[in-house]
Amino acid sequence: MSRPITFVTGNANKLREFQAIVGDDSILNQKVDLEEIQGSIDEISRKKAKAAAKIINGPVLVEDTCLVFDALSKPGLELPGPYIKWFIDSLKVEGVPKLLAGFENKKAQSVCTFGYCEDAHSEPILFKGITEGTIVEIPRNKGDQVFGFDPIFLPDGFDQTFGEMDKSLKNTISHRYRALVKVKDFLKTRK
Ligand SMILES: O=c1nc[nH]c2c1ncn2[C@H]1C[C@H](O)[C@@H](COP(=O)(O)OP(=O)(O)OP(=O)(O)O)O1
Ligand SMILES: [Mg+2]
Repeated sequence: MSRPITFVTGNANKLREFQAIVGDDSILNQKVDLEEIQGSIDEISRKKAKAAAKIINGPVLVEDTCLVFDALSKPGLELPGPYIKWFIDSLKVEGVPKLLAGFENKKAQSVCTFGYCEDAHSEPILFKGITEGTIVEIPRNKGDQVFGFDPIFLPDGFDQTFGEMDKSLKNTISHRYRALVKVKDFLKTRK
């Protein structure tokens, strides 16, 4: 039997979606606000996974979610990208679409990167999931439980934002779902 894995996140919404998608109750959870160095999307996830493995002293999963606006990005420089958390913090979600006010191109990608790390001395393994969409000018959400940028992200092929659609639908098309398909395959090989 391999050592149990701990999913380390300070975000209760992430944990809820993780559990709904993975449905594996052998995976533990610990709420730790990890120090997040900045850098490229992959670099952040690698460092986050190593930091978590050091604290937990055992196998960990961490996750980092980025929101990339085509109009603001170029290859290797994704914006707001990993900084989306701080833009939401500062502008509130309704202020974020204003970043694109001067641009016709409203295309965006939600990018989820899981990092698995066996222990503080191992190289982390990354699993990525991307959902393509556009940013709507006015937030649209069902109810008053708001998760991050869900109210402004309209996934391609749908007429509801992530915030409007049923969680059960979001969890079959989201960045997190797509990354977790790869994580689940990996976990099968580990058992
Ligand atoms: O499915 C999502 N739908 C909408 N918004 C989302 C989603 N997933 C993360 N988010 C938000 C939360 C945070 O404002 C930022 C990611 O920042 P990020 O560092 O990955 O998350 P966090 O600091 O809240 O939790 P953690 O302790 O796992 O780092 O995007
Ligand atoms: Mg974080």
